[in-house]
Amino acid sequence: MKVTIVGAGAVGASCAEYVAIKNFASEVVLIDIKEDYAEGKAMDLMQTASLMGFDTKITGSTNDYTKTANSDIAVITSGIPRKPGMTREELIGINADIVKSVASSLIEHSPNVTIIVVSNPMDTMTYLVHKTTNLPKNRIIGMGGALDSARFKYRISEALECPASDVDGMVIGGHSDTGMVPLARLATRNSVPISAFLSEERISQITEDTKVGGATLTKMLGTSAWYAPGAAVSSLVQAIACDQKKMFPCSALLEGEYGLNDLCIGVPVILGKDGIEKIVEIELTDAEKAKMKESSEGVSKTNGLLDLKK
Ligand SMILES: NC(=O)C1=CN([C@@H]2O[C@H](COP(=O)(O)OP(=O)(O)OC[C@H]3O[C@@H](n4cnc5c(N)ncnc54)[C@H](O)[C@@H]3O)[C@@H](O)[C@H]2O)C=CC1
Ligand SMILES: O=C([O-])CC(=O)C(=O)O
Repeated sequence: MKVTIVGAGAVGASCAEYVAIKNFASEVVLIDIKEDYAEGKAMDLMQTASLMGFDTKITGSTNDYTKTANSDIAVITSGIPRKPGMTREELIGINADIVKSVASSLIEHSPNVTIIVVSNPMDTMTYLVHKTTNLPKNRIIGMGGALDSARFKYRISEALECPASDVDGMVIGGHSDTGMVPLARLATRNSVPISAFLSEERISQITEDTKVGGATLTKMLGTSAWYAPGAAVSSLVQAIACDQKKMFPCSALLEGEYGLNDLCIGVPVILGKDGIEKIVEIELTDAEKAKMKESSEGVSKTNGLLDLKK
């Protein structure tokens, strides 16, 4: 199982580290445009192998896509992250060109690859990869909901003063400060709805904190987060590589599901060896449907800024 990660920056390297530590991939190739950067990150990570006990071989390359040939899975984290005060949508101008050219180089050398898009604005970058390549739609997946759901569970566990592993919950919708739809109604602690333990006000606070999870960390760190993003991507990579048939909210191209068309947005999907093997349609309340519609309008507006004729 060969995994390529484009962008050896904070998220790319964190993802490489978690993939290696989980020890399911034979090879991880890191690629970056900065001279020697990916090679350096790969060497540093390989020097943890004997300490952490993994056998995955990590190599780095400065923009040489022949090194990525025949990758099974590729992760795109190349591009710029936001700074405090910015929205993810503001990154579109620089990141769209980078994501488009990276996707094309990846597919040239790995025609059967499954691509996981991470660069922001992620739903729009995922849509861009759909529109500018001819990979089948199940092989293009946007990562956002897995991270947002992990943050949602963290906030719930904080409120309940319990381990996050006691908590289940999911965030669907666009991966943006205003577009996320945390499904508080369905969140549980060991199958018990969180409303049995928490007031409506506290749940609403959790929902708001979850939506601005990325912005909160960007303000604290001066750039956006990388540990949870890297871990979330590594979970998607593992689900595909190990054919786990696990359900994650991912940005998927919708063709009528949830009443939406011609956009990528976070919905529950089953991930296995064929990428997105199924889009799971769950029954939403009218209020949740309205939030999902509003979120989709935001994503479509950002998609409208793409120049797809270039
Ligand atoms: N979808 C999500 O949930 C998340 C998305 N992100 C996004 O991921 C992206 C990366 O974030 P970080 O790793 O923190 O940024 P970073 O700046 O640490 O790393 C980005 C790397 O991409 C490289 N790069 C730029 N153009 C390239 C090209 N054409 N080919 C190969 N490499 C190229 C840069 O040299 C840099 O090393 C950002 O757009 C950020 O907003 C970050 C966290 C979560
Ligand atoms: O907040 C950002 O810009 C990066 C990101 O998508 C996240 O951490 O959720």
